[in-house]
Amino acid sequence: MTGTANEQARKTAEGLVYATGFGNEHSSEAVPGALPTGRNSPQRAPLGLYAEQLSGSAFTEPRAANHRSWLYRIRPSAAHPPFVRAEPRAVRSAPFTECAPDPNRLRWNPLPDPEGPTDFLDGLWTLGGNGDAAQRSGMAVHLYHANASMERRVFSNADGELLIVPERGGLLLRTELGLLRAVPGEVALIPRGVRFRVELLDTAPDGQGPAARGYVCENYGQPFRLPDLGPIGANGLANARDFRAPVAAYEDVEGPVEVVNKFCGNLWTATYDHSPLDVVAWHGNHVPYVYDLRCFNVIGSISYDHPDPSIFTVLTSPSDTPGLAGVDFVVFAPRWLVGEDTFRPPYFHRNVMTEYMGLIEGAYDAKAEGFVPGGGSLHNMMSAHGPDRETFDKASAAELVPQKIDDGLAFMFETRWPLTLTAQARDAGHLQRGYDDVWQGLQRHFRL
Ligand SMILES: O=C(O)Cc1cc(O)ccc1O
Ligand SMILES: [Fe+2]
Repeated sequence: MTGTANEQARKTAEGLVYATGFGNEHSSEAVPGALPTGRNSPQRAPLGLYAEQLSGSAFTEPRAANHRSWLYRIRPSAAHPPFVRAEPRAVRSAPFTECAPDPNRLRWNPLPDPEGPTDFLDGLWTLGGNGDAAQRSGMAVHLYHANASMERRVFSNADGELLIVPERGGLLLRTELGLLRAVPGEVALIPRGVRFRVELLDTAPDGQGPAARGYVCENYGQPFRLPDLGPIGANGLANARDFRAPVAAYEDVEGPVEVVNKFCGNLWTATYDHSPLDVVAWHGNHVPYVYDLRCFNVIGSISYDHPDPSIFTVLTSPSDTPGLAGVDFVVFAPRWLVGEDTFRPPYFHRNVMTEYMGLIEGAYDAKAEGFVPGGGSLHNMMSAHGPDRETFDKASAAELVPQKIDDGLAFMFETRWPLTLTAQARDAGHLQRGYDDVWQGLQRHFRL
């Protein structure tokens, strides 16, 4: 394996340079003059590069929904050998047919540490999902645990975009469009079809090599976008300028590199004779992002009542029905609670939408115990849930002084369709038995 890389591509996570803004038309060149001017596909692209368009939407989708980037690369992506089927390990895709959809409230502890050297791809573990990858609808919830960087292999997902939510350990994402660093508290969004390699940044607390753990929302549907703000106005929630896109960075590497491609639910593999992360310049809006959840501008009630959590939507994947998301990514970020005569934690509820929740750090205000960082809960369509007994008792008696909630960072993947588990999630040793008990002992207080 031989090769070179430009300065940005040689970087580790320190000192990375980014372009800013969500949905922008960015352009970047790692070598001056690599990006053609005035046209996308000149007769001969500069520096002997190949021009290639990568689209994430149909050519004819409305401008606001149109996603594509032009890549100027050392070899065209078309120059590759055939793909053959690969062992999926713990990755599953929609349609999810192994289990009957389960109306029970379910909760899991974190994934156990991986056994043996495991990179991000080998450590992907699917909890469940809905829709159909081949129909480009629905979503899947995956978790990952890894103790090794991907080496000489890259991943590309034809089935949808990947929203990566690190909970433990930082990640360096080397993508076709450049480098992103994502640490716990930040999220990374890899668009459909963009090839990338995941390297681990942090060492496990016990010094046993690097370690990383987190969550992935795979969105088969329309690409995530910022939600409309309606009466909130022109600013607020996740501000577009806080999203960071990479700048061009390429590796000019000859030698075997495995490309793993998830296509209609199956993994396929091919060994290229060069690295496909060889894009020297690009322009477009089909780009990866990183976003720090602590930049989220939290808006809430300053009078009474607990607003619905849609007010915490970071990104939404719309469907054909206005307001009905294929999946929303929602964050419960530090905020003040000031509601008067109000039960302040999340209320008891049954929703038509399905809620998978995870915890990045600390605690969540609806659950006193048992919902732990790296773990997750599933409240499927119409399942009754809300504060646990301890939280209800405490919040019903609390003195309603202004209160800062800043001891945790939780999130939710909220989806329009019920979520069906994989067999491994249903049978997992880390599934908590007796989750229902958190709502036992809620006393009857009714009196005439
Ligand atoms: O179930 C949950 O904890 C998520 C949630 C939070 C909230 O503030 C209101 C409704 C809701 O589903
Ligand atoms: Fe809920």
